[in-house]
Amino acid sequence: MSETNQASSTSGANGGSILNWASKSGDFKRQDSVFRNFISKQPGAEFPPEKDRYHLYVSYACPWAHRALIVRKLKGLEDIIPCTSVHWEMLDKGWRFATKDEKLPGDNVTPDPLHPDYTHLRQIYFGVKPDYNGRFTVPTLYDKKQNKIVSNESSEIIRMFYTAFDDLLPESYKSVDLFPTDLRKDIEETNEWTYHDINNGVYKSGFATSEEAYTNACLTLFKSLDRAEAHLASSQSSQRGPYYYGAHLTEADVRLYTTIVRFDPVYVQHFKCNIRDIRSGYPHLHRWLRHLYWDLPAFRETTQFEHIKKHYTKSHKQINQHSITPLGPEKDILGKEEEVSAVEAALKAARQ
Ligand SMILES: N[C@@H](CCC(=O)N[C@@H](CS)C(=O)NCC(=O)O)C(=O)O
Repeated sequence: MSETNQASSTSGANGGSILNWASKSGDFKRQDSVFRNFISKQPGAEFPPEKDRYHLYVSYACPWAHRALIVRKLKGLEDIIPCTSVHWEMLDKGWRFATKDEKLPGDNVTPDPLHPDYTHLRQIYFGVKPDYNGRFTVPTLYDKKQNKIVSNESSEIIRMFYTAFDDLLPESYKSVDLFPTDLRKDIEETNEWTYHDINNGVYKSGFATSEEAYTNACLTLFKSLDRAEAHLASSQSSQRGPYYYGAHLTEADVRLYTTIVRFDPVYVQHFKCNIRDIRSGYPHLHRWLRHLYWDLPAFRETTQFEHIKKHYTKSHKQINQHSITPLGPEKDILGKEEEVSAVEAALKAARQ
């Protein structure tokens, strides 16, 4: 297939429609990422750390890509690894690049600077591997020197960012350690259920095509949100906060944040995750979320609500046929000391 044909083909990789993600039983299945290489300082490594050699393709809408954007900023890698965000719209040909006339919020929402004739992300994948039959996902970490994709797995991309480029960084960024040795075991254990039940759990709830699959996913999701809330309640009450693991910002915060910040504006209604919302049902998660958003620029500046709301509601026609974006909630995120009126009233009553 020529690249132009590849960009215009409407069938997804592996033969089915690009929007068809559920299995026969109605359960949502996320495919494993295909490119799983690592940038490494080892002599002779295929992907050595070098300034301006790798390009990160993301979408501001996507929670998996959001992990990479946050860590890239926390580690001061913005000049070392340039980045392009696709447009929020993902239709039957997959993610597309913004045109030069489209002005969208957020840094680097532009046509592909490396391949100005490309219209869609899938062209990067086919340009690297013409017989590629996986999904065309963000984040994608691309090596422009070798025309190869290093990785399209966010959990591994962020771990590369933690240390691979440290020799090129000033001490202030080198010392940022999101995966400290003494917390590794705890973080891995938390990742396991946070990933399956929360990060991916919202998708399992939203893309289920049977009542049973939806009910199971949604109940599991809320059980795990309760668990995260209880964890934060104990760490915050013992004055160890404000992060998931006390005084130290870690990978656990990054991985939970990208789902929780999308929860009230999108997942509650679009993915039917509506047993409770964060702002009125989870006070400790709400406080933790707003601290990250309002006090840490790496979180706030990489959170682009217009991309988030429009992507989900206008791209998933199988869920929202007419692509109407709901107006609420009234604020995408509340101010640091602000509460919904019912919470405000309850707090006032408790103080009296
Ligand atoms: N396991 C991957 C998942 C990435 C992923 O599924 N990204 C979504 C956007 S939120 C995507 O690009 N989907 C396009 C598709 O599946 O066609 C990761 O964590 O990097």
